Amino acid sequence: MTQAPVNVTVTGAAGQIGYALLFRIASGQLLGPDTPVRLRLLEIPQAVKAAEGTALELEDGAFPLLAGTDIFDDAKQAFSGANVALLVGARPRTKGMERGDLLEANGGIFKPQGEAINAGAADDIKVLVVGNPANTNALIAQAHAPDVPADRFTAMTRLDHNRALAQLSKKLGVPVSEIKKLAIWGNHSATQYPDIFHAEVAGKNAAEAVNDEAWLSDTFIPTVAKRGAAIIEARGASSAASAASAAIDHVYTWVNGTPEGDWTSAAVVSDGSYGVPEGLISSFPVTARDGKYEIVQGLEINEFSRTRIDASVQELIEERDAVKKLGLI
Ligand SMILES: NC(=O)c1ccc[n+]([C@@H]2O[C@H](COP(=O)([O-])OP(=O)(O)OC[C@H]3O[C@@H](n4cnc5c(N)ncnc54)[C@H](O)[C@@H]3O)[C@@H](O)[C@H]2O)c1
Ligand SMILES: O=C(O)C[C@H](O)C(=O)O
Repeated sequence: MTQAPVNVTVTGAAGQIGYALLFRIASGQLLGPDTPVRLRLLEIPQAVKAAEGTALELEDGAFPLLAGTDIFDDAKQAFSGANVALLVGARPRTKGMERGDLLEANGGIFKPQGEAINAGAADDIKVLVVGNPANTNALIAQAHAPDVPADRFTAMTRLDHNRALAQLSKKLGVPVSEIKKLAIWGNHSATQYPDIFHAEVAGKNAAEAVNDEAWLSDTFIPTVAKRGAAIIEARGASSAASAASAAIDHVYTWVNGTPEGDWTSAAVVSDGSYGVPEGLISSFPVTARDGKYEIVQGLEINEFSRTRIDASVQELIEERDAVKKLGLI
């Protein structure tokens, strides 16, 4: 190890995604093969023992890049000195819970975590929120970290992006590596809009290559947008390994950049681009350069896309207004 370890804080570390994520971070896939990491795991007190079990297994992995694992049940300690924070732990919706109850319960998690990041994270902190409702949880955390630049708070739509790549690859019979410039817009929810109008497949426009608007509206968009629910239905639990993989992709790209001639998708703080109200954390096509995500500018948005982007952004506005009413932002 030639450099000091990067502190990576992971919340919900004893959960399903945590179990799939931690070993990949320890093996160097989050930040690259030359960057040592120190894991700082945050769990609720009842799950600390399970997190300790995972820490024993991490030790048994003898990962050359893993400088150590510490476990906390206190957010202030867990985020102290954090360079990267993966906010995975969240309150899932349970039977009889209204949307407002869910937002309120998550406010109780993401408000103190935002405060803890504000109080003690490293100056270069990068935050990815995975726990649902991810965009609005990120907004809550960001609102309570006034000293941290707002653009350091992001939410995950990379899983949706990867799902869209996979569906398009199957439809056109081309490897995913040949598909560029796909985009997910809006909320990480069933209203999200996977957009292929600017995508390129082996250098050709993807929408033209598909040439099937019925497939686009009746198969592709709903398959991608409802994939989370399909996985819950099939495995009796929400996606975990694919979600962990997307979280790795999101942070790796943020730190190491997007390849020339391509972009990816991430929910980032809107600067008002494409009519998305400033300050909302919404998914956009983004590039990453020098450790910063930037919204791709100047894309022409056709009527088909406009309606769908607006619908998803409207849902984000409603979530923002609901948490405002609850006094969470
Ligand atoms: N954005 C996405 O694409 C995406 C994809 C899949 C899942 N998710 C979401 O990710 C979240 C985690 O999923 P999972 O399958 O790992 O759930 P899980 O229930 O298996 O694990 C969640 C863990 O979070 C912990 N936790 C709860 N409150 C906490 C707190 N205040 N501090 C620290 N830890 C806390 C729990 O003890 C639990 O161990 C869920 O909200 C899920 O809906 C998001
Ligand atoms: O947990 C969920 O509701 C679904 C999850 O966000 C997913 O996209 O797989």
